Parts: sequence; structure tokens; C-alpha cells
Amino acid sequence: MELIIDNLSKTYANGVQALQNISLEIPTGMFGLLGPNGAGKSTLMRTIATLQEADKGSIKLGEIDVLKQKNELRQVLGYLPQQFGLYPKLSAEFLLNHFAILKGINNKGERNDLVNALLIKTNLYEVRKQNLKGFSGGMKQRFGIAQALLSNPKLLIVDEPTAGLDPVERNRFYNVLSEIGEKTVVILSTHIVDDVKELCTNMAIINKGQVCLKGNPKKIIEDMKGKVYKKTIHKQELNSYKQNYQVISERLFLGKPNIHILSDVNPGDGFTQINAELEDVYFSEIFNNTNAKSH
Ligand SMILES: Nc1ncnc2c1ncn2[C@@H]1O[C@H](COP(=O)(O)OP(=O)(O)OP(=O)(O)O)[C@@H](O)[C@H]1O
Repeated sequence: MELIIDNLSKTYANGVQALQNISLEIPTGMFGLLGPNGAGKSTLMRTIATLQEADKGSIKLGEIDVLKQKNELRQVLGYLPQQFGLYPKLSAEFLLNHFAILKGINNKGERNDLVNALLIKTNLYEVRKQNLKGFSGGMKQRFGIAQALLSNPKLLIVDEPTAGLDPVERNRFYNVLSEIGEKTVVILSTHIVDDVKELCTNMAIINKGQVCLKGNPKKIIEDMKGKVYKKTIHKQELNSYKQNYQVISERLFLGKPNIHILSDVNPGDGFTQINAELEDVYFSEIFNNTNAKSH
């Protein structure tokens, strides 16, 4: 099974070009869609999920023409949006059972088995009788996944799932997702680089509605080998470094800015070469893209 997006474009009525000729081939497994706020990720996710129209282009999931065969796509889709409503006074078990009835799973035994299996898979079995009101952010997200998995989807879309989760909850969520990714096309949209680094076999970076980079994260990092340098500087020097070098990130280290720069040659000047991380790739793409646009 493969999801193929070809030349997809969307301009909103206010003139914002949210998607510009997006083309991606997404095989079974975890696919990370990385981009800053406003990059166009949610627009792309919602279009794939048949919740909004594109202006041009096509999307295919196997034989299904997504933009034309919306009902067919919906039958094999699991979608966890950025924000979703929950009924706070109901228990996880009750609500999943209720959604299963709505999906047409009428046989009680079959429904119970499915609900229990999903509660176990998402690590919520122990708290199945608790009202959702008392759930933590991570528990709510895992409940969202359980709900999205009710119809045994071939395509699962999760939009910014780990925002606001603490590291332990994030890890639990990763474990649940990676198991699903073994048999399903899973698209994970995020602006958190670690999400993609930990989980995804394929990825794309989008910015301002365009794909700036796509491929396997390890290979992408490999391509940047030998080009990233770091230096700890004084705060007041930051602007001058930004003028003289391609500064891709700055982070405080013991109260002083630690900058990473991109350079084809050794810049000297006290810089040390370091191993490139996915974060360096991400920031340099966003940097290039932003600069290219402003010239
Ligand atoms: N309904 C809309 N009408 C007009 N402009 C919109 C609409 N929805 C989104 N936009 C604009 O389209 C661009 C892409 O938005 P989108 O929500 O797809 O980005 P995103 O990458 O998901 O960002 P975020 O991480 O903040 O959710 C932004 O400039 C946004 O302001």
C-alpha cells in the first residue's frame, strides 16, 4: 500500500498559498511530516483526510482516488486531529464501545474483544473505567488513537500528537504508533524534530507550502556530514556571527549562546566540527527556505 500525492496545491480565499505543488510518495510505515507553524501541514493532512478540497493535483491510496472517492477513503482512514472533543463524563471503555456501535460493529462479543484489544494496545486497559475528564494529556492522545484504530485503518493520520506531552508519555505514544506503523501507512505531522528522529523511516520537511527536503532521515543526516560546526560565543556577538556565517541554530549552554553553523569548509575562528543531527538538517532547510524567499 502506498499513498501518492502528486502536485497538490491549495490557495485559501484570503490569498495564502498553503500548499504549492506538493508531491510525496509515502509507503507503509511511519512517515514524518516536519515543518514550522503555518507551513501547511494541517492543510495537507485535512486534504488527505477528505475534510477539505484542493485546487489542483491528485492523491491516491493504492487504487483509491482520494479526492474523488471520498467515502471509499473514509472507510480505511483513521484520523487524529490536533484537537478533538471528548465526552468528559464517560469512561474510555464506554465511549470506545459506543463508537464501535456507531461504526456498525453490532455483535456484542466481537465488539468487546475489539474494544479490549484496543485498550490494551494503547495502554489504557487499567484505566478503562475512569472518566475521560481525569485523563492526562498523554492518556487522551492514546484514547484518540484507540478511537482512530476502531476501523482497522490502512491509513492513519496523526496531527501534532505529542505537543504538550511529557517525555514519559511521549515515549508511550511512540511505542503505540511504531507498532501500528508495521502494517499501516502512518503520517505523523509535527514540528518536534525528536518525534521524527525516533520513529520515522521516511520524512519530508515542508515550509511555506512547499516540500524542501524528503527522504530517509538517516540518509539525510549522512548527506550533511562534515558541514556542521559549533561554537560558544557571547550574547553581544550573536548578530555579527549571523552576518558572517550561516547560523542554523542557537541555544543557550550554561547561559551562553551555543551556535551551530553550516559551512562547506572549515571556518577556523574557534569553531569545532560536530556530527550533524536531524535538528541541524531541519533548521538549515528552514533557514535556506526563509532566506531564499526574502531575497
Ligand atoms: N481556513 C483558512 N483560511 C485562510 N488561511 C488559512 C486557513 N487555514 C490555514 N490558513 C493559513 O494557511 C497556512 C498554512 O496553515 P496550516 O494550518 O496548514 O499550517 P500548519 O503547518 O499546520 O501550522 P500549525 O503547526 O500552526 O498548525 C497558514 O499561513 C495559515 O494561516
